[in-house]
Amino acid sequence: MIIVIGKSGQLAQELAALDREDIRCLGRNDIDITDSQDVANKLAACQPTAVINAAAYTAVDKAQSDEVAAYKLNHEAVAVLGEYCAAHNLHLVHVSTDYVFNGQYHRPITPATPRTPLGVYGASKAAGEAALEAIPKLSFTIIRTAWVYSRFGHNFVYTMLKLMAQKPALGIVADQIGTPTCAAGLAQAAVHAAQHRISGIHHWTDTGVASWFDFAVAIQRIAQHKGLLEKAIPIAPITTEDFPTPARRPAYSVLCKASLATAFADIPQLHWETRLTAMLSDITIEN
Ligand SMILES: NC(=O)C1=CN([C@@H]2O[C@H](COP(=O)(O)OP(=O)(O)OC[C@H]3O[C@@H](n4cnc5c(N)ncnc54)[C@H](OP(=O)(O)O)[C@@H]3O)[C@@H](O)[C@H]2O)C=CC1
Ligand SMILES: Cc1cn([C@H]2C[C@H](O)[C@@H](COP(=O)(O)OP(=O)(O)O[C@H]3O[C@@H](C)C(=O)[C@@H](O)[C@H]3O)O2)c(=O)[nH]c1=O
Repeated sequence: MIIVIGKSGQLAQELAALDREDIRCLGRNDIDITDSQDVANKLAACQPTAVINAAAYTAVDKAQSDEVAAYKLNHEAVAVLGEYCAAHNLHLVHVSTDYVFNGQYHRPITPATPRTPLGVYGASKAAGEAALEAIPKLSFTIIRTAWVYSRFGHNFVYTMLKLMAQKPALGIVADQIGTPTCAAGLAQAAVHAAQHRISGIHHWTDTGVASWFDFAVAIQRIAQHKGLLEKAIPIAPITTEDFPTPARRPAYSVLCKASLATAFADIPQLHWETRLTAMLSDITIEN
């Protein structure tokens, strides 16, 4: 049995949608991962072989003024899960982010690159990674991913579809570069890591590179083609300075996926636009 921590999130719902008998998702009403006694009680009752942590504080801007809550979930709770898994020889798959890096790179970032977060969300996720690395005898995979969207939950794709239906025009930052990643593929990678007890830090994103502007343009083009949008609106490429946000975001956070060729060879790696097309084929928009 693989226990997934998180239930209503994008990744957790994609894991549930795999419809496997050996996966069970626990939401915050089922388990309090900030409480080591509750973790011990609830996980002992499930007798898992592995745990996938799909829960996180993911509100990047809100985290800037909600630091305690971000660290509680992204750092302290991760350490609690790690300690329990180490004590019971369970493999822990933990998911982390490209926002642990400051974006000052010019080529895909390798897993061993030192963590240099810019904001509270990235720093709290970096602290969670470091906590796992410090636990003796813990069998763990850290899967760093980026720019995640899914047919489930809240994400950039749904935000864009909503704005494109409501606004006469949009400006989207074109100087932040990364890789959009569908949670459906990430879910497959997480299960693979859990089953095979893949060790260390690995980078999983879909393939290819885009700016948020490129991503938005593709969303509009494909969504209009699929009949999800009635008309196309003008989308202008803007700079980070043109769109001020509480949290700074990395300018370049393309992740190097070289380690996937051996550790995750069985899991299909698809271009982000292929995955986006599949996701947009799978959804309907309610007006
Ligand atoms: N979204 C993105 O763009 C990216 C995400 N990631 C990482 O991927 C992982 C999955 O992200 P994603 O699926 O998008 O996350 P979501 O924001 O969609 O979901 C977050 C999950 O965290 C759980 N959660 C939130 N607060 C609490 C709490 N106080 N106690 C317990 N559980 C809580 C929710 O649980 P519940 O079901 O109980 O409501 C929910 O399932 C995270 O580790 C994230 O950092 C990495 C890169 C990009
Ligand atoms: C809505 C909007 C956003 N933007 C910009 C702001 C920002 O630079 C970029 C993306 O905005 P978002 O706030 O949706 O994305 P953000 O929350 O920064 O996404 C991140 O989430 C966390 C959880 C991660 O781990 C990261 O990998 C990444 O996916 O788009 C515009 O330029 N115009 C707009 O109209």
